[in-house]
Amino acid sequence: MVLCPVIRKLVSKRVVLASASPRRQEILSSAGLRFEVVPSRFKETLDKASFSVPYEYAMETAKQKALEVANRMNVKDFRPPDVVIGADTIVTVDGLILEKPTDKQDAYNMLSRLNGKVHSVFTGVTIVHCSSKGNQLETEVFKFYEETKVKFSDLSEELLWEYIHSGEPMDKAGGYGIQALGGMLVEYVHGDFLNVVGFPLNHFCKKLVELYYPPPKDAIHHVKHDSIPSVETFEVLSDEELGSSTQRNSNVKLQGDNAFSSGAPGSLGKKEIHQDTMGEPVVKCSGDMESLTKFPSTLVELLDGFKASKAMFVACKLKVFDLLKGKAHLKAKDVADHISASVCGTERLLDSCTALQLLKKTNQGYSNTGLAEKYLVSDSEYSLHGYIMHANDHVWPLFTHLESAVKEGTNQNHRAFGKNVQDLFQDSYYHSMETKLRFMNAMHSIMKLTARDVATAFDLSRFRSACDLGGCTGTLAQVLIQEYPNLKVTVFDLPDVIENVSGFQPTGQDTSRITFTSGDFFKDNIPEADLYILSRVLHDWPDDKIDALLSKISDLCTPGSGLLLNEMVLDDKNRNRSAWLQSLNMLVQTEGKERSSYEYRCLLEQHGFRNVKIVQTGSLLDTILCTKC
Ligand SMILES: Cc1cn([C@H]2C[C@H](O)[C@@H](COP(=O)(O)OP(=O)(O)OP(=O)(O)O)O2)c(=O)[nH]c1=O
Repeated sequence: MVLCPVIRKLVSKRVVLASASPRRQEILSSAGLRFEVVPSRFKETLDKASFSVPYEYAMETAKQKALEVANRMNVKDFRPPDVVIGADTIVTVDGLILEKPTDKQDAYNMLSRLNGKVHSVFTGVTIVHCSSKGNQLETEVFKFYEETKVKFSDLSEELLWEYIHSGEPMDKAGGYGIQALGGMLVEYVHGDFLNVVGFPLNHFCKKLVELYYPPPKDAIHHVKHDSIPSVETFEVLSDEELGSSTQRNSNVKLQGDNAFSSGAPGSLGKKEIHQDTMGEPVVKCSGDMESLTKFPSTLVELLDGFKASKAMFVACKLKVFDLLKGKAHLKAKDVADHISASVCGTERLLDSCTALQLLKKTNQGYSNTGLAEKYLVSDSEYSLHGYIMHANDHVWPLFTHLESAVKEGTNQNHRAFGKNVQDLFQDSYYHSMETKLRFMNAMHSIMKLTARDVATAFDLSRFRSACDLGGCTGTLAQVLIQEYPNLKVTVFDLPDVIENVSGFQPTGQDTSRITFTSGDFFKDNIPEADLYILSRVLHDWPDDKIDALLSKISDLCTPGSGLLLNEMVLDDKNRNRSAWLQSLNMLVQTEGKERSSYEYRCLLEQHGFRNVKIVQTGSLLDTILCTKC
């Protein structure tokens, strides 16, 4: 349910929250917003003295957080998200800006300053609209802030220290969390409570209304200035998609006359009428989002999803992007000749790829977009060609049996490929040279894309030796030795893999700190190391095999040794679409599954690992680091 209907304006957009704050994620998802979380890497080190007022500092920090994410995503995906939201919360008292405490003493200093006094909490918020022209990021930035006053009771030293020892202050501005234990310190709050918790939802909704529904002046007389206007009203009045201005004007009249009667023509969904706290009538909508959406674009996108995937797969398989590599422009007929296909079929494929923004079409013919040039040309550095071929030849046939997989709860290799899979790798991926190389190419290309994020999600510099179990072509190892000059990495994988890795090694990079060792991690001895790495391994296997593998690794570890897991982590709110679809993927092709952060934490703790930390990288692999205790 979405109480503020303007939120649904964002339904068809790719929205990213550039924040690691669990509070912000919760506030926005409770409001019905669907978004991805990509924590910002912007270091909060702006010179506070250069801002004349504290909220300017919070707004600027929020802006920099959002822009960093927009830029990073534009570089990575060659296309930015539609909207990036950044926020920064600060506490001000006695002319000082307080952010998150660095340690317990710092928390004590902050809380002592707040003790018995009124202070202000400011949250600066930035909404960045992104687009790209020729891969250059273009942004439109909207900023605002909200202030809430909070009064602390007179608190004893003992109570302050007890609170500090609870651990709660450490990730919170001013060293307290009003929403939890810290609520006990507070005598009163003036203003928006959620602003203190990290996100001023009410002001945010008003801002969205301002941005997406600028009301014609003559139509807003019944809307209070400080309320979130009923956007159902504005939508009828001003939404371009609804048609001509004449129609809109007639609706203005109609809305003005009928604003408070239910079921007005042009309304969508069920309306109910109630009075807001100031006695103003407000029209609210009930019903789910899709029933309210004028055009079910989300559903249409899903209906078309498989056609779009297959169009890209086929264009890759026929090497269309290779043919157009390096600014080549070709007419449909020339492409058809090269790929030995019909002209009419080729033309339709090329036009569809143009609509999907994989190709550009001009009078000179078709050419690759930057996205295709970077990721779809088969020999480009970050090519996803291998992964796409795996998706086309292996995953696609399995997904045609999804219904059976759901009914039976088992993988569908027997239906898709006519054979039972006892050993996933030998029977499925490595049964011929062709399938083996296809699978290695797929793993290589996906690792190329994610290795840097995975290698830098945590500081791994304390480790001297790492063993990447199932490390395939050594792509992660190559990035790890670049990032950590004192690290040596052993890549451990099946003999079938190790004997074919040479074709995947980089030229001109010193790889002397990487060793390839062949073996089966279930049956053979595993090399000793300070840090063990498992990337996309655990999700392949049933629980008993995972237990056997983790026990084996745990026995080899000494206290302080690390285990780095790289997997897609399922989130409670089902927002991470790729991870949930990957979960279906594991159902149709393996005996394994994807897991939530809670499930990983339990699994690792059962095997003697502690201090489990999880980073959602925003790319196709999340990463989990834990330590053997
Ligand atoms: C005062 C107060 C702050 N906070 C939190 C809100 C913010 O998460 C945090 C302030 O730090 P921020 O730097 O604003 O945010 P963050 O580091 O948590 O996340 P990111 O930078 O990735 O966006 O303090 C509370 O949860 N409760 C409170 O009562």
